[in-house]
Amino acid sequence: MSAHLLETRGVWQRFGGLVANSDVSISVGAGEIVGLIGPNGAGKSTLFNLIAGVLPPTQGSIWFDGKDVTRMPAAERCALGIARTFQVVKSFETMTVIDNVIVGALIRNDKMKDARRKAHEVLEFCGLGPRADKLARELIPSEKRRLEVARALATEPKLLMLDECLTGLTPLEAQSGVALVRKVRETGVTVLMVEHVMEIVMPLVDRAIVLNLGKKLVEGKPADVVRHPEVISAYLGDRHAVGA
Ligand SMILES: Nc1ncnc2c1ncn2[C@@H]1O[C@H](COP(=O)(O)OP(=O)(O)OP(=O)(O)O)[C@@H](O)[C@H]1O
Repeated sequence: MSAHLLETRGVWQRFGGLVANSDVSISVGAGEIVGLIGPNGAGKSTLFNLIAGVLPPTQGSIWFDGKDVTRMPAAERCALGIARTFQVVKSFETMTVIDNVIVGALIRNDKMKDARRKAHEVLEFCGLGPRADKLARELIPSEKRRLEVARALATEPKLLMLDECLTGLTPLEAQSGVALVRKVRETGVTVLMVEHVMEIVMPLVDRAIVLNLGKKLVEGKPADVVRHPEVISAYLGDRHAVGA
């Protein structure tokens, strides 16, 4: 295995004339929690989609667990150990909570009995055990976010990619979401998360990577990143940058 679990090397994504990702090289080490942050339209979701295999990059390559996955379909990447949640919750609303999670668990378990056992285990882990037999649509928004995480974890990933899973939650719900992400990492799963709410994400991550206008602006320890003049400028405008 390479030193990094995930690497993007000089990745570009163009949509017609619009450059959503411009020469983006990032790496995520096994066992890290890494935050991908940046203002609206910075290219975070696009990079997520490229890593998950929703679409291939216009240029550049993506490496996971020592393999070039640049042209690999999403389902194969999932089998290799990449799982993601979506910004807009994608659970099957008319299915039960447990059945939603079984869909993920079937990737590693041929027998329904084993998939069901795995799904129950993951639901307990995510604090949704008592909701197993409810319909997904009956869950409150914070539980739906947890269900997204449960569905992804049921695929037994090496890398869990969380797309704004803490956004829009009450402070208390966000805190328990943070605790869940920490618990996930304790099980040996690496986490790459896109998040808007800096106060929540910065204390949680080992490293933050900042995108702006499609380019990687800065990466480093959260405390250094938040003080970086270019980051302050990207979020708040030039007049707030140190020395401006
Ligand atoms: N499929 C697409 N076709 C055309 N343009 C796209 C497509 N997907 C994204 N874009 C554009 O690429 C740019 C980057 O978008 P992206 O969604 O990756 O940013 P983001 O950092 O995730 O933003 P947000 O925080 O608002 O979700 C934006 O200008 C967006 O309009």
